[in-house]
Amino acid sequence: MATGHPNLHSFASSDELAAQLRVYVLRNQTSALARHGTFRLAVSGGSLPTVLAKALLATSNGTPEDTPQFSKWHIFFADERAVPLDHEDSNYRLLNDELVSKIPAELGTPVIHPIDKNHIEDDDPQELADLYQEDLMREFAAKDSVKVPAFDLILLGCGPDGHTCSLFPGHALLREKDAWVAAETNSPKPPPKRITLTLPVVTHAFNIAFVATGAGKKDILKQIFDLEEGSSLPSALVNQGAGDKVTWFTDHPAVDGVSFPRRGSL
Ligand SMILES: O=C1O[C@H](COP(=O)(O)O)[C@@H](O)[C@H](O)[C@H]1O
Repeated sequence: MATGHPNLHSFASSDELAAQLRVYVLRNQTSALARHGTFRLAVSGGSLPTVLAKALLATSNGTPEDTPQFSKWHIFFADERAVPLDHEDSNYRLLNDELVSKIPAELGTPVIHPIDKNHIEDDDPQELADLYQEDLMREFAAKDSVKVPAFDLILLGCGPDGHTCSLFPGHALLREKDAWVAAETNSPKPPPKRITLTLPVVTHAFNIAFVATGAGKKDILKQIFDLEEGSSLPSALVNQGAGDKVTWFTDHPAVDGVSFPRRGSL
């Protein structure tokens, strides 16, 4: 059961947002390393990898709290498109191009867990979802005997229709209770075949952050934070399911008209 309300922050510039996202991610790194010696996070595609790269590739002030220890990171995908990893629609490729390939050698190399279509023979996203669930079971269940994996952090985007991961408004996948990873075969946003973490996995994470910027997100953020109107939108369901474990990183144009943003730092 969720407690508290999500935290909604709005920043005056992309530089400020990136600086605060860095503080937030590295705070989560510190807690995760203290808990179990690794930092297990899941990331989305879309606009997120570019912002994340800006946050994490900035120069460190040299303190342990401000230094990404990438060799202890396990990076998973919140969702993926059923395309080869080198395809222009691949979230893996996007993250690699924006962030992973640019990490300086002295900061170490993260372990990446791709949702890898190259390992299946036909075009069946369910097979891909099953394979990824097995990967998660190896990583989480074997070590921690858990029924639902607890990522240390999940970084999400929010589409202009309120979708997050590849969980779209009104789709049956929003009611999935058992599977950790699911297949979407009819996404309203191309490409149609996708793989996604399910809501119970997303809301079970230690912490969850959304990054949503620009005036194009303003109408949907108004709905998401207006509980009556937006209550069944996928991003709103994350808010409802995870409460104060959720932090939104937005800019001023995205929250114009939203009633309770906190300005500035965390
Ligand atoms: O299709 C997708 O879109 C969402 C939102 O993208 P954004 O560009 O509006 O931030 C993204 O979070 C998801 O990973 C991706 O597959």
